[in-house]
Amino acid sequence: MRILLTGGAGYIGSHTAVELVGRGHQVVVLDNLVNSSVEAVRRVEKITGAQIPFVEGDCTEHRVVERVLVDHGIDAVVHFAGLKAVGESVSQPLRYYRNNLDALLTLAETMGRVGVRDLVFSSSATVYGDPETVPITEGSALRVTNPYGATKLFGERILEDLAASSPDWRITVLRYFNPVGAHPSGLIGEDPNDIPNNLFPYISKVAAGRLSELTVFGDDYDTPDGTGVRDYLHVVDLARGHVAALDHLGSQKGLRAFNLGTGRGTSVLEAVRAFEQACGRPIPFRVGPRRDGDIATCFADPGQANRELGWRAEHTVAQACADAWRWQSANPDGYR
Ligand SMILES: NC(=O)c1ccc[n+]([C@@H]2O[C@H](COP(=O)([O-])OP(=O)(O)OC[C@H]3O[C@@H](n4cnc5c(N)ncnc54)[C@H](O)[C@@H]3O)[C@@H](O)[C@H]2O)c1
Ligand SMILES: O=c1ccn([C@@H]2O[C@H](COP(=O)(O)OP(=O)(O)O[C@H]3O[C@H](CO)[C@@H](O)[C@H](O)[C@H]3O)[C@@H](O)[C@H]2O)c(=O)[nH]1
Repeated sequence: MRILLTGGAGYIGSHTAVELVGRGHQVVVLDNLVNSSVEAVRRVEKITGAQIPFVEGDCTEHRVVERVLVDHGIDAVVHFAGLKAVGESVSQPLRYYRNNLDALLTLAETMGRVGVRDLVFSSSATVYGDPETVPITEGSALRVTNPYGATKLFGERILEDLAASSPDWRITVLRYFNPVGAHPSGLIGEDPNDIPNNLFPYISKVAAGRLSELTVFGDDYDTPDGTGVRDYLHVVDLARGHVAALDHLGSQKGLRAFNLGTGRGTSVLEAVRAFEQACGRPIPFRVGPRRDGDIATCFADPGQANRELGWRAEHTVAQACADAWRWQSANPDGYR
């Protein structure tokens, strides 16, 4: 298939491009580079030996999207493009709603007009908010606690209505848990612009001596060691989940949502220890107050993706730490 990856220069999109090319698909990347570098696409070419057409452009522009879909004879789209920082979405809600919803609406309208109706959408475990029970199944209640999460929940609702409007649409919503790690080549990985908000990129910078210490956001949660528990999923496993979702799309009717996670929870302190093992040096940390909006525990029941997509996460957190460290060590300034 010829697959358009919107946001394909980003962290998850670049890893997915590698896996799709490895499975014999052709990929085209559309990205406005607001949070990424074209160097990521060049590195994907280096890993795969394939040429990846790259279009610098915005998903909120009908003409741009239409030209890419038509000129490249696209069969299916994976829609990664979006802004993703929770804290920033609280201080800049309109920018988040405008970008994430406008991009989805423009993409879906244009796809409908030119007759491309197979779509995979990047959603997030954030749509479950603070879950009543874990592990979280796809049937768990949906509720959100910040504007970023709302853009994902509204995106899912828009796509449900679209799928219900015509049987021609085949749409898969993938709810990612916590993607971490990097490609084992060390050539591509997560490249946050600023001081990282997320745990793994922060630990990587501390390990590299770029930041002095980690602050553990609270050790008084109702968890085995008091620190927050999350479902950390190796980004290569996550990327393969997209390959599985696209393979499944042909036999699918309407919209389906799947959790992509490992089903295992890891605490902040366990993650710190695993990273110390991987990099062979101590990660200095101190315990600080809880971060606003954080929850104690979040991990997936990935059973539906295991059964229906034939997908399961294969890497351990230890492997994710080793790969993240290889990427960080070889690229201390990311793609810059
Ligand atoms: N990384 C996570 O923890 C996580 C978790 C759950 C869901 N997601 C979702 O997965 C998707 C990919 O995330 P990521 O971690 O790779 O983020 P990323 O920021 O690395 O990649 C997103 C890409 O989209 C591009 N982009 C943003 N707005 C655009 C627009 N209007 N037009 C064209 N390109 C645009 C950015 O330049 C970037 O390259 C996002 O939708 C994100 O919300 C990420
Ligand atoms: O400097 C830090 C950063 C994080 N944490 C803790 O580490 C855990 C993981 O935090 P983080 O990596 O920021 O992930 P989440 O808060 O779980 O949120 C991520 O994962 C969600 C589920 O996929 C997505 O919706 C969000 O966009 C994404 O930021 C939490 O317990 C945090 O309190 C720290 O203790 N110190």
